[in-house]
Amino acid sequence: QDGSNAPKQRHAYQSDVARLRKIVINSLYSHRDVFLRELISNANDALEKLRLTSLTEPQVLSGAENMNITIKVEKDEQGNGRIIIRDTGIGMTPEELSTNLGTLAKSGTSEFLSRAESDTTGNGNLIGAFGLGFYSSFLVADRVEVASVAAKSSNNPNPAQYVFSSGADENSFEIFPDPRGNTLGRGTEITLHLKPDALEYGDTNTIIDLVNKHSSFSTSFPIYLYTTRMEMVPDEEAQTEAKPAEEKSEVEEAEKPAADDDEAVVEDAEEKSAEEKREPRLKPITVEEWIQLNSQPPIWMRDPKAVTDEEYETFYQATFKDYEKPHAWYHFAGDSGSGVSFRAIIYVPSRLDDKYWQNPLESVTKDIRLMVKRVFITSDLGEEALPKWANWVKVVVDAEDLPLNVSRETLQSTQFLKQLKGIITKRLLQLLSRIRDEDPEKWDKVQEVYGNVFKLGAVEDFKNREKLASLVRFATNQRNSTTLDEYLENKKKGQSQIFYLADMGKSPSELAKSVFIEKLHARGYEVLLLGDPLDEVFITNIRRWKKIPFQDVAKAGLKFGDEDLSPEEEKEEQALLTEKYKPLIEWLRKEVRVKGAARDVVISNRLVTSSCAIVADESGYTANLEKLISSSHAQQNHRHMWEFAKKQKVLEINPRSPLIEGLLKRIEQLPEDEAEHDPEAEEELREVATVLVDGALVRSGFSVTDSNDFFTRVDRILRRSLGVSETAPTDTTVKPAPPVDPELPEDADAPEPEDDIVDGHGEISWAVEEIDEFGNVVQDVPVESKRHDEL
Ligand SMILES: Nc1ncnc2c1ncn2[C@@H]1O[C@H](COP(=O)(O)OP(=O)(O)OP(=O)(O)O)[C@@H](O)[C@H]1O
Repeated sequence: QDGSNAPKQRHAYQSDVARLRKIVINSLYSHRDVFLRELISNANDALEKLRLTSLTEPQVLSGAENMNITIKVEKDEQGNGRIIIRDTGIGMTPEELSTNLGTLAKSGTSEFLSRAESDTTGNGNLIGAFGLGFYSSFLVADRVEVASVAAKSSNNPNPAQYVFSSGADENSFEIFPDPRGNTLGRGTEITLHLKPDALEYGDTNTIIDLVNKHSSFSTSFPIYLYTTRMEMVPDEEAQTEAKPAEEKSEVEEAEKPAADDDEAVVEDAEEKSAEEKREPRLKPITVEEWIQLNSQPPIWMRDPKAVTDEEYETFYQATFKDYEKPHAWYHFAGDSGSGVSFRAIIYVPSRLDDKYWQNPLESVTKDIRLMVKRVFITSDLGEEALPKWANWVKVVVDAEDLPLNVSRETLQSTQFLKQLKGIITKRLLQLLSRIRDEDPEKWDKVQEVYGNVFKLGAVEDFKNREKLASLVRFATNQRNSTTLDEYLENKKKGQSQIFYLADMGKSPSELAKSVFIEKLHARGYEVLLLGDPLDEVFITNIRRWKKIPFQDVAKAGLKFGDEDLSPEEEKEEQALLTEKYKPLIEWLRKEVRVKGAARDVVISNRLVTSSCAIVADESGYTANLEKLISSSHAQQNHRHMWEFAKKQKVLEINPRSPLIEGLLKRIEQLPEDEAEHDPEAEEELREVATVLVDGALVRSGFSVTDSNDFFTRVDRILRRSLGVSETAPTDTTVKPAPPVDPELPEDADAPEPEDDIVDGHGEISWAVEEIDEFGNVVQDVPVESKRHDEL
């Protein structure tokens, strides 16, 4: 086809493309190398697409014989350099050239671009992580031409070759039929006209280095580079001229096709060596050759011992387009139960996708790259390809014996795929336990990212619960982190419970100060300190570890296991103490029931220094669960349960606390005779008791129902202890506002003074004077910062 006369169509770039190109050109100067990797990666994608399409539409393969990527560098007499990168992939129609290269389809692009535009670090990390793709060409080229022929298909039986052309400084691009006609057969050819300061990329050695560094793993299709080199060969003409006449005929003889019999050949060879001794004249010639740059077998086919860490890392980064290095990997070969042999590498990325915790149990798995005999088939293995908790793992797997033309539908029903799920999960768990046992430093890093994933996994994945739970770590009152197994190794003689304390959002050091672990800590018992909302969910699902039940130390039922007294004796002692404290217990019981703070009052066995605590019954909610539930919809749906469980609390009093003993004395001193009652003194006592109970609530992690009322009571008690009159009023008079005045100030129409104009967040800030209690001006405080202080 001759399209040389067809009009060129000029299109404006979509505005985001223009922005992206500008950022790329301005901020990535020192990362220019990336252009080649990006273009090779696009070429690989196009070839993979072609291969995949050919499984159902074989005619797409016509047009060009091989599937490969070729690179050629050229220099003209004026010193201008060009790089030409060609692939025989799926190609693009003129419409595709325009949409694919003239618009950005990525979601969140605009927001991302704004961030990148204000990124002043200059190291290009942000933009690098985004994936520049095709636009990175403009880092080294001031003009880029993309010629492309789409693969032949039933929809497009006669594809034509079109060109996309754009300059680095232009805000538009042109699309036109290639005046050369269909030179490609199929695929895409990108010509980069190198900028004068990027001519070094026009050197084959630079290209070889770049491909080795960034792209040797990015494709399983061969990458060829066109090379030329000088070679010295015998100068036949010169030799012919110099040779004596009789020798010349001998040479002619030797150049004849060899005779069939062996003798002739021997003779021939002898003649040649005689000639060589005469030191022939040499002349330089240019040898042109296509050399393959990625001739090594793919990394997963190699012996793991022969692959360096760096190779594993680069392979990962190139394959999964992650700018960060992975935390760990596992390279193995195996046979599936159904007799398919395969090789695989499993990678643990160094971070979780931002979206993971938004919907952690979504079952999308898009990073298992399945290949059959080195050929990429798909990375979409359907919904249940991995257990949900593990949907972040990145895997390449290459099967030997699957039929090459498996479609996605048939693939999902193959036995192999079902087995693959089990195989990957098992190996991943092996890899994780190995890091746990052998590399504490790396394990810390893995825990930072995946600690909560393991808890979630143990809850969700029943089959692997044991293994996942064995990966989980918690802080305790004795050490920063311990696994459940380590906890059991450290348990005391007779201890038959795993102690834990949970309070959402609290740090381990805060939890360690809780009243609930006073005694345990003082006696040297280890208590798991759980501050993450998932922790308690994990524990309540697991229930026991190695048959030992978990015990919430904020709940009834705690046992040390080394009690000096037998259960009967203990009961007896408890009964004696209860008898001794009976007046106080009964008096308090009335108080707490009236206030709804607790269901009962009992003598405590768990307190050492604190006077009292509120403990949840076995059927009640701990402070932590109460918080969790009150902030969720569960409360609405199970209102009665919630009300019931909320009330299942017990006030425990410490019989050894002087405060409790003092209170007992005061109660005992109350006159029995109605007539002698002193209502004022009793009210005072009641107030002390309520403050004590409310304090216990707060100390135990619950909240008081009416904090204002609580502080009014505290206030009264403080006054009493200071000897200040309880009734003396605080002067609460304030200066009233002036009378209503709808009149506008005189200069209301005048323009606003600059200073009063809204700041960047849309809030007005101005200066106010803050006056201390003696009436002195403290300093000028803008209203905004004052508001924060109040918070
Ligand atoms: N060599 C090629 N052959 C066929 N299509 C291509 C080729 N190069 C680019 N394209 C098309 O142009 C689109 C845009 O390419 P670009 O490199 O900008 O982004 P991407 O490859 O989609 O994403 P990224 O490179 O950031 O991962 C591609 O999605 C693809 O459809």
